[in-house]
Amino acid sequence: MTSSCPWHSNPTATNRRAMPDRETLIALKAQQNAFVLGTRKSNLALIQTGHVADDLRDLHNVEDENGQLPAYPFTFSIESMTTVGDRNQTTPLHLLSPYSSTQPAKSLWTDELEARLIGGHFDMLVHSLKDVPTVLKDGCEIGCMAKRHDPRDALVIKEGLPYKTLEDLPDGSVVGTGSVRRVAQLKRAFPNLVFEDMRGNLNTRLAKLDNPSSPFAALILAMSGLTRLGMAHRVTSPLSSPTLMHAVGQGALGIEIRTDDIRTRNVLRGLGHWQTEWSCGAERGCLRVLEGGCSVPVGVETEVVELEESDPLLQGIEDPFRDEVEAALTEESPMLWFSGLVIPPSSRPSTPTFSRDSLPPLRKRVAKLTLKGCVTSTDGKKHVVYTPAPIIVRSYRQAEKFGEDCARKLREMGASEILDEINAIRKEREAADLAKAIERSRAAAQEAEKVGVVQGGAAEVVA
Ligand SMILES: NCc1[nH]cc(CCC(=O)O)c1CC(=O)O
Repeated sequence: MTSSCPWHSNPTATNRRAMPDRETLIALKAQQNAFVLGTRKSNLALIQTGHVADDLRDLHNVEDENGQLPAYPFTFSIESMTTVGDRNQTTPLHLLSPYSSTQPAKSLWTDELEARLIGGHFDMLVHSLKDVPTVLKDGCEIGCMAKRHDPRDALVIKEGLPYKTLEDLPDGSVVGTGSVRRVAQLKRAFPNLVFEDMRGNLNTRLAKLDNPSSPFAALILAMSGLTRLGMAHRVTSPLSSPTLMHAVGQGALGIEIRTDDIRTRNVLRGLGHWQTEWSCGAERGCLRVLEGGCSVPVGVETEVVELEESDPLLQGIEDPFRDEVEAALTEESPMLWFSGLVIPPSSRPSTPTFSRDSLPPLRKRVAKLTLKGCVTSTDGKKHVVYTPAPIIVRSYRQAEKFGEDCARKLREMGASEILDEINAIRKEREAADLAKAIERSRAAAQEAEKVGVVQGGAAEVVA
């Protein structure tokens, strides 16, 4: 990995002197216009982070009127690290992220990265938004979300099989996917098919699928991941409601920063895509109210369409937040609160800084927001869908609030019952798994003792 910081690229330097403390590290990088982007060590994560770094370079290192690049260009280097989720590719995800009512769910992919973000080693983290918990660690926030790709799931058929859709698959066909949400919704729509867990990175999964001796006839994967890895040609059919609603945040990237890091906040201005931010804000608001500490089978579909304040269409759409007065934006406001309001800078957006006297230029936006959400029981038997009428929103916060309201409505409609059941089953299963693990380690210890005895005996004979 290349890096502009000497102690990142020179391993012996780390041995000779102590790691600089957080403040020194941050100050040194600031002096050098250097930013370190952190991400997971998977193909997909590295490709995504590469795109973000390229976009940031394009945005900031622009030529002046004389065709000259800035004398001190910004550097955006990438460093990847293996996370708990990556290290363990075999354990089903629900066992890797045990039930907890206090810890945010699904932080498998982000915990270790966040620790190094807070510590000043990374300046921003590039995540698949889908993998980012809806509650972030104190001191961290999503600085922006990059433009979303196709958020849908997709069907991939085993090489050589003639099928195109789930409807085509013969009864009893085995379909691989690692996600509770996909299994729950698909079991409901296709009780004749068998859904089995499959983990591993995308390439491994495709190889397992295509292996003639594997039982799998098909896989369900995210369209965006396949596209980013150049595998879009493997998609035989995209899936959407009513068959399968996609995961919250699927297809979008979330860039996480330190809340107090004005330098990185500024450098991200102009990178976010406000329609993506408002859509995903609504989806994440909905999930946050539904999950309460564990990952749950929630599907969504969202659309944000910008309208003019004078658009006659506006009259026919519900406008629940019309009279709401929002708290003023300050330099401490979360970055996403500026989403859609901030006019994207035309060039060198990093030069002006946020200060109490000079907030970035703001513009009012009006958009039609459509959100549809569902919660499905693990066996697919109970399924609650809420499809409210579209509403008018004028900020990220309003979109988020609408998502939260939809979640409350879903809970009233029966989602709470489904979620309580899932939590109860999860706790039971974890207790059983724990008991099994204890039994296994006891058996292994006994086995080791036996081997030890035999070896000891043999050694005596030799002696
Ligand atoms: N948890 C796995 C994961 N996290 C992000 C993606 C890619 C899809 C995306 O960008 O949202 C995938 C793979 C998949 O679900 O098929």
